[in-house]
Amino acid sequence: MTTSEQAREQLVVDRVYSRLDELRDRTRAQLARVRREGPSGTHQNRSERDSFATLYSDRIAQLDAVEDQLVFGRLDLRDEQSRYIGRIGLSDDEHTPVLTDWRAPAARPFYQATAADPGDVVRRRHLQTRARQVVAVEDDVLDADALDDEARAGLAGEGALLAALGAHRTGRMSDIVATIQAEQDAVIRSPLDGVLVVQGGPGTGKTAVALHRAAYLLYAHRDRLTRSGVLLLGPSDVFLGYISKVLPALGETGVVSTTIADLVPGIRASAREGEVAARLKGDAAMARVIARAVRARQRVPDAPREVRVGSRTLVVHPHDVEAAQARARRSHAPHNTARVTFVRAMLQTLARQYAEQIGADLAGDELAEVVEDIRSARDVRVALNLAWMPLTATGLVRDLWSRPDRLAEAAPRLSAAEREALRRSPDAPWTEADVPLIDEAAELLGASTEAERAERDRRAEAERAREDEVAYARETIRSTGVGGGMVTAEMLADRFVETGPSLTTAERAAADREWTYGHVVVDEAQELSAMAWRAILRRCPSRSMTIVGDVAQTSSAAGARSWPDVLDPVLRGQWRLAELTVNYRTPASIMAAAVAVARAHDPSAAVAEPTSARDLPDALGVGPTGADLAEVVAAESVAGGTTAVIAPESALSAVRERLGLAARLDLEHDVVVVDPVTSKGLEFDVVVLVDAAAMSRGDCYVAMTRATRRLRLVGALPEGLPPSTR
Ligand SMILES: Nc1ncnc2c1ncn2[C@@H]1O[C@H](COP(=O)(O)OP(=O)(O)OP(=O)(O)O)[C@@H](O)[C@H]1O
Repeated sequence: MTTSEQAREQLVVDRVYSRLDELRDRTRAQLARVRREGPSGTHQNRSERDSFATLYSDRIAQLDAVEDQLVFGRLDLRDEQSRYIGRIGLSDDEHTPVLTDWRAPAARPFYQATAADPGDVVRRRHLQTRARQVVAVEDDVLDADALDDEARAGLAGEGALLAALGAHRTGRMSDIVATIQAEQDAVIRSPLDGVLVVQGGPGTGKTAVALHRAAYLLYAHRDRLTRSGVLLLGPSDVFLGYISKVLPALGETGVVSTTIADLVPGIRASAREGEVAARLKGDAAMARVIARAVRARQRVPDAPREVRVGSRTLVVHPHDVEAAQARARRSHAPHNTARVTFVRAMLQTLARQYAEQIGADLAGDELAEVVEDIRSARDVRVALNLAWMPLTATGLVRDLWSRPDRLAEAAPRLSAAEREALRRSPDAPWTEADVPLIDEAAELLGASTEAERAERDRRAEAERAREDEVAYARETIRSTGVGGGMVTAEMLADRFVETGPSLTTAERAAADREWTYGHVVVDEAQELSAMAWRAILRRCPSRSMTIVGDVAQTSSAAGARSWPDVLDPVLRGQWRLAELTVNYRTPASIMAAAVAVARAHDPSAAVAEPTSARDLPDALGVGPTGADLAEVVAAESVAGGTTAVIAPESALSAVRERLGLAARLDLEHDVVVVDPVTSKGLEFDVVVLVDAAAMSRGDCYVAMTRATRRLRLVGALPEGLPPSTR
C-alpha cells in the first residue's frame, strides 16, 4: 500500500483520537468538578453527586477501554461519501459524526457487502493501527468501475484478517471487531427474539461471535436489556478468565458471566463427577425424582396420633391431614409456601377439637391465643413436620445421595447399581451435576425460612423503588443531557444511592437465584445436560437466547450428540439454526488430521470438516519417539507465543513435574499444562499433545484443534492420523 494512502488515513485517525482525548479530558474535568463540590448539601444532592461521579468514572473507563484500534474501517459509498467505522460512535461538537459505532446500522455494509452484492459500497478499507499509528491499509474493491484512477492505484495491503489470525496468542482472547466476516456478522445481528443455535466446528469463531452478539444486542436493545440483564454461561472459570477482556474492549461491562457450577448463589461446586453419576444426574428423568422426593415429604400418618397441648390431649387424624394437604396443594404454591396453608388448616382443625373439649365457642383474641398454644406445642410441631416437612434444596438433594431409603423411594426406576453410583457421604462436596438438581429442588420448594421469605419481599420492594429511580433518572437525563447518548436511565438509576452501596443490574441479577434475564448466551452448549437446560430456561422465560457449540466436541457424559435431541424436548422445536463454516484458528493440515482421527474413532459420528482460513508449513508433526518432553516443548515453543501441553487428566501431575511447572494454571504463562476438558474453548500458538490415544473421541478432537500454529503429538498416538504425519 502506498505510504501516501497511509499518511492520508493517519490524518483522519489522528483526528478521531484527538476527539477521544477531548471527550476524556472533558469528562475528567466534570469528575473533578463534582468531587470538588465536597460533602455539603442535602442528602438528595449528595447522592446525586455520588451518582454523577460514578457515572463520569465509568465513562472515562469506557473511553480508555476503546483506545486500542479505535478506528479500523472505512466505507466509500456510491454517493462519494465516506464513513469511518470504529469501536464506538463519536461526533464533534456540531454533532457531525466522526466515527460510526460498528454495531450501528450504518456500519453493517462494512461486514456484509460483497462483490456480488455490494449495495451502496464502492470500497471497503481495513485500517490496521498500532499505538495510534496506521501500520497497514487494505482495500476490498466491491465496485472497481466506480473507483477513479487515483483510488485504483492505491490498492493493496496484507490481509487484515490474516494478520489477525497470525498474531501471537497471549492467554487472553481478543475481540474480532475489525475483521468480523459476513457469515459471522449475520449471526451477530440476528434478531433478539427467539432461540438462535449456532453450530460450528473448532475455531469457527463461535465464542467470538457469541460475545460480539451480546455487545451488539446491548447496543441495539439497550433499554430492554440493561433493565433485565444478559447472562453469559461458559464451561469453566478458566474459560471465563480467558474471554474476560473481550466485552470490556467492546465497551460492555454489565453482562453476568458464570458457569453452571456457580449458577445458584451460595452453592460452590468444587468436585468432579464420575461419568455414570454425571449421566444419571443430568438425565431429564431427575426432574421427576426431585419432584417425588419433595412429595415424599408430604405424608399422611398411618394412624391417628395423639399430641399434648398443655394439659390437654388432641388427636391428629389421617383424614384431617389429607384434607389440609389437599387444600395446600390446591394453591399450587411451592412446597414451603404451601406448607403455610397446610399448617393453618391443621391448626384450625385442632383448635376446633380444643374448643369441643372445653365446651366453648372460641373467637377473637381467645381463639388466637389457643391457636398459638397449639402451634408452639412440641408434639404438634413434630406431627405437622412429619406430615409436611419444611425443606431446603441442599438438604433435599444431600439426603437423596446419602440416604439409600430416600433415593429408593424417589427413584424407583433406577437400578440398584445406578443408585449405588449416586451414593455420597453427607459431607461430600457438591459437583457441577448437582447444581441443576439443587436449582430444580429450590424451584419446587420455594423460600424455606422466614429469613428467606423476608429477603424475597425486600427484593420485591427494592425493585419497586428502583422503578421510581429509573423514572427520576430518565427525567434527569432529559433535563441535563448527561450521558452523551451512551447512558440509559437504568444505568443512571443503578448509580443513585439513597443509603449504602447500590448494586448494578448485573450484581443484583447474579445474587438472585430467581432473576430472569432479557437474553441468555450459552457457550460450549454441547456439554450441558437436560437438567442444566431446565435450569437455564427457567432464567429466560422470554426464550431470547443465543446457544453456541459443536456437537462433535462433546465430552460430558450427559452432553449433546445432536441439537434436536437436547433442544426439542425443552423448546418444542422453537429454535433456529445458523452454521459457521470457516475455521480461523487451526492450520488446514491440523484440522484435516483432527477430523480424520475423530472419524476413525467413531465412523458413525458425523464430523463435518470446516474450511480452514489458512495453512502453515510443518504445522503438524509427531514424536520423535522417546524424546524428552521438556526438549520437545523447548524446541516447539515460539518466541513471544504460548504453548500448551495437553495430556490426559491422570497424567497431569507427572507431566507438570517433568516440566518443572506449578500445579496452578495461569493462562498468561508461556507454557501451561492442561487436560483436554480444561482446554475446551481455549487456544495456544503451539500444542504438544501427550498420549492422545488415551483420550475419548470428543476430548482428542478438542485437544487436537487448539493450536494456531503447530501441533506435535507425542506418546501413544491416536488411530486415523494421516500417514504423512507419522
Ligand atoms: N473474523 C475473525 N477475524 C479474526 N479472528 C477471528 C475471526 N473469527 C474468529 N477468529 C479467531 O479465531 C479463533 C477461534 O475463535 P473462537 O474461539 O471464537 O472459535 P470457536 O468456534 O469458539 O472454537 P472452539 O469451538 O474450537 O472453541 C480466535 O482466535 C478468534 O479470535
